[in-house]
Amino acid sequence: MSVPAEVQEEKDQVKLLEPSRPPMSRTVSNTLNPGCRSEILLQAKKNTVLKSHGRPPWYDEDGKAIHDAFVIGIAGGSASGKTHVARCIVQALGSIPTVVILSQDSFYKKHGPEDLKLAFQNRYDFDHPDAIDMPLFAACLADLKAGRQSNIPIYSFKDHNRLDETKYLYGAAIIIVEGILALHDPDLRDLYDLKIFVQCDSDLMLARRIRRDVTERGRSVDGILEQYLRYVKPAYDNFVQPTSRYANIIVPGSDNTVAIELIATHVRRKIEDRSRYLRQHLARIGPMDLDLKEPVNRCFPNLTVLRQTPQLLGIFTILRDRNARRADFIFFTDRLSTFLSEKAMEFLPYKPKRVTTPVGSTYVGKQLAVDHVCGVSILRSGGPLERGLRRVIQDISIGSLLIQSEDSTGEPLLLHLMLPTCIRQRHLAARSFVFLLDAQIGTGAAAFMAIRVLLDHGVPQENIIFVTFIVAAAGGVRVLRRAYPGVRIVCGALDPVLRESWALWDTVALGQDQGDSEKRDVGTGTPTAKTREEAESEGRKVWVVEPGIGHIGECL
Ligand SMILES: Nc1ncnc2c1ncn2[C@@H]1O[C@H](COP(=O)(O)OP(=O)(O)O)[C@@H](O)[C@H]1O
Ligand SMILES: Nc1ccn([C@@H]2O[C@H](COP(=O)(O)O)[C@@H](O)[C@H]2O)c(=O)n1
Repeated sequence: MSVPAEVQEEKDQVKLLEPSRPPMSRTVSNTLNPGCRSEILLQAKKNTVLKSHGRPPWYDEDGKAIHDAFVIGIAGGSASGKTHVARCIVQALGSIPTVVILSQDSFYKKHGPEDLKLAFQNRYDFDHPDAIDMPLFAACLADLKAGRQSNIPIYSFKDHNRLDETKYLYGAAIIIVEGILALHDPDLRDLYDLKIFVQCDSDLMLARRIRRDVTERGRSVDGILEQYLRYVKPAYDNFVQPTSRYANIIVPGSDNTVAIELIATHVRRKIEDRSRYLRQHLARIGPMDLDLKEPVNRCFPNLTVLRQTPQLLGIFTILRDRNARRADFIFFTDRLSTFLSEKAMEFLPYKPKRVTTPVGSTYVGKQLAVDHVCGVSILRSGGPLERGLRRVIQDISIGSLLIQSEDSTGEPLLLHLMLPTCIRQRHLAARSFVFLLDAQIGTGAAAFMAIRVLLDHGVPQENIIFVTFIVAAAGGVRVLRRAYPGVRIVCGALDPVLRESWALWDTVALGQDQGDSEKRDVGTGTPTAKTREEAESEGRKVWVVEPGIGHIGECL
């Protein structure tokens, strides 16, 4: 699917795609530069993850990240058109993986009262390299390039200062860095895969700056000119222009459509080469290529299956019954999710605690010894497990990941991500325990991706407890074990079979096939009237766990 890049503004979430919604971008013709006929996205802002068709796997079969993000550095004078070039590149890329435009402005140093006073009098030099916190800039970029999250500062031009809050960024496959001094610092330069300098006429830059600073940055014309003559122009000559020698490409500050097209073609080719390589890697493993000789619970010491008591078997009998009443199904998934959460709690660390009882004696018991604990639900089928977790840990914060398989390749795609604060902040993530919730582990592809996301954020493997109703013993759980031996899995039952099947498109949702429940249920085992060829041509591949339980979503 081709969706134009579009900015997401949600504070606490990174939305990679809204699959069912048409693109909302408003576009405007570029009247200032008729040479650049591409339309720019009005909503495109800096320092936000841009919308895409979803993020395909960025790791190999061992769970190791295969590629860093592709980083483009764009330098040039103030108002030369750096941001414009960055946006045009995003636009020209068309259907792209996730992209972020990271601005140098975010990394202006935090100012004290003295500096602020000077800034408001236009007597603070914002164009000198010392005004930028280069080590922080390079550290944030290095994190993003390596696929880790970063919380970058937010800068206000009106206040001349950093705001207290930060912006959480994660998951960009392409990062475009822009700033007057983007090519100045050697540590930054080392991180770029492509370096661009936007060369623009000084008069044009000044004219653009006056107009922009008056309308967008709350400045007066006199103030702008004073600042320009005192700092901006000298700094351009001394620090900015000289960095053009590091650039791989010099792009004109106007009439730059051709240059942008050439850059976009280059980047597209690089990204395509990478995804081909990745697919070849991942194609080497599939659920059917696994060594099934050894029983899974013997080869997976971290897999805990609930004791198969008559009570538990009774619950499963209801959940496995295709004629189960909806109300019973909900009630018993709820009970099962509570059992599973109780079991999972046993794997958290506890420390001794001494209390005095009502009759005055001393009791040495236990208390939880964790700094942070949270849940992350793999949407949508992890939802039923949330209730059990909330019952066991009051007020637990539960985030979500939306992972769906791409129809044409069957590859999982990360579409949406909303993680609790303790995971978004790296220093907290390292001390957090996470209950990862999904209804079943079939091929393990969604679990694999979700675990990778948590590891990218710095959650240690040993602190991840995957809680699920059923695990396909013949499925991808073995791949999980090989890639992430430290992750613990707690499940209600091991089901022996994992079978390939074909699910039809959402014909019912489209209103074309009302009442045809057989076709709808292919993914969960109900027979279909379609032949395999028909289903293949109209539907998408799914993996069915057998004997399985009721409607817990299709398995990935
Ligand atoms: N190629 C271009 N054609 C027409 N206008 C442009 C072009 N590049 C930039 N501008 C305009 O100049 C102003 C400053 O551009 P911007 O990209 O924000 O500069 P920078 O990021 O280098 O400070 C904006 O109003 C933008 O629309
Ligand atoms: N408080 C500030 C901070 C920076 N500036 C000016 O911004 C220019 C860089 O931003 P561009 O988008 O133009 O690249 C730089 O020249 C600073 O003078 C400012 O005016 N106030």
